Amino acid sequence: MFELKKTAASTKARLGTLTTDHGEISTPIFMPVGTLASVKAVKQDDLKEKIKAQIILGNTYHLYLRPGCDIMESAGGLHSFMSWDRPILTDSGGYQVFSLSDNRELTEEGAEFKSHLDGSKHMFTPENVVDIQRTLGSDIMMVLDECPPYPCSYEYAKESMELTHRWEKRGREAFLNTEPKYGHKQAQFGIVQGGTFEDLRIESSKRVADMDFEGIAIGGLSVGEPTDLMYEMTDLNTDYLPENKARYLMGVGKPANLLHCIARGIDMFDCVLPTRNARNGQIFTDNGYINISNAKWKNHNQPLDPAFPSDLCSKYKMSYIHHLFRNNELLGLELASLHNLTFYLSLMDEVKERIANDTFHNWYKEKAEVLDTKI
Ligand SMILES: Nc1nc2c(CCNCC3CCCC3)c3[nH]c(NCCc4ccccc4)nc3cc2c(=O)[nH]1
Repeated sequence: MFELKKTAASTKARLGTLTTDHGEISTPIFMPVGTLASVKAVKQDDLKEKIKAQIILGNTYHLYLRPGCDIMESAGGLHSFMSWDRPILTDSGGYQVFSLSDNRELTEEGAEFKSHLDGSKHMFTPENVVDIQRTLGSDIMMVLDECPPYPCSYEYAKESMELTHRWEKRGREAFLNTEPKYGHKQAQFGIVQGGTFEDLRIESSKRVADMDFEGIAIGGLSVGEPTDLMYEMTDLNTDYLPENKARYLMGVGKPANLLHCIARGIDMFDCVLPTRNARNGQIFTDNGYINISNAKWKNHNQPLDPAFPSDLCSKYKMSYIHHLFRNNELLGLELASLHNLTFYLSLMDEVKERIANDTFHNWYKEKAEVLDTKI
């Protein structure tokens, strides 16, 4: 599944390759989020040709509720349903139950919840989320886990982590006792929890590493904790995770966060930031980020960065993009979403080059500072 190609000289940054039946993924990688089987405002062809996305994310919680498993199955799974023939990773839905459904209950059996769409009652269990993801046909599926809130007490974090570990055992059993439905192999990633408590994080890393998943995700972070604490927990977790398994830091993050977490041994990231923030005008550039709706761009009759390979940057004046956003024109959303994802993926390309030629360690901290600057 994962082959480690190189570990950098003076950081824990790595180059690797994930192999799936829908193609190879070179890491470090950022994975665009396509919650409802669509990366919002971006066409599949542009994802492939312009952004060169190697893998995208789908969402078990949403797709299970609508259009539902029957339609997904009759469509031949998510790849066929959305005409995307490259890798797809789906989250298990546990996190979404807690972030979307305002009426849910955790039991040993699983997570009971009411649909945020029509209030109907449902339950995710470690076993049925495997079945749902078999039906979706994702190349990489996640186990059902609980992502504790931040802050939370040590006791809560410990209880929650132990429940997640019990669920992961059940989930792994269910995975090993079932087969793919559409002929292509599927992998299952475990998830490390433990809140922001060092001893729990170490214990969870060891427990999940022993369950022999195809890859390991670090969960429970990017939930409101201070950035330094997120970096500290990430650094700690990767010290206890096996080198030969891919590490996926869930829900991260800003461009600066990606650089710092790559230096701490992370291979895979996902975040709604580039697409969600694009829709309200936040544009990421090599020299920091701007908000194109800001009045200062109203008659700025220059392109943002003619050298950057996105239409937003090279083809249009900033005054025009500003105008599109001021009038809520759909073209603005499309251009900004496509640009931000192009930016994230090209940042990952530069990271790979620099890990390969050993210039990553002298570059990433300063670069992260610049990327975090509002222009
Ligand atoms: N199973 C699981 N998923 C988590 C997720 C969801 C990751 N994206 C899933 C995709 C699948 C489809 C949808 C998303 C997380 N996302 C975040 N932070 C996002 C914070 C954020 C929110 C909004 C904007 C920017 C940052 N922390 C997360 C922790 C966990 C976790 O422990 N377990």
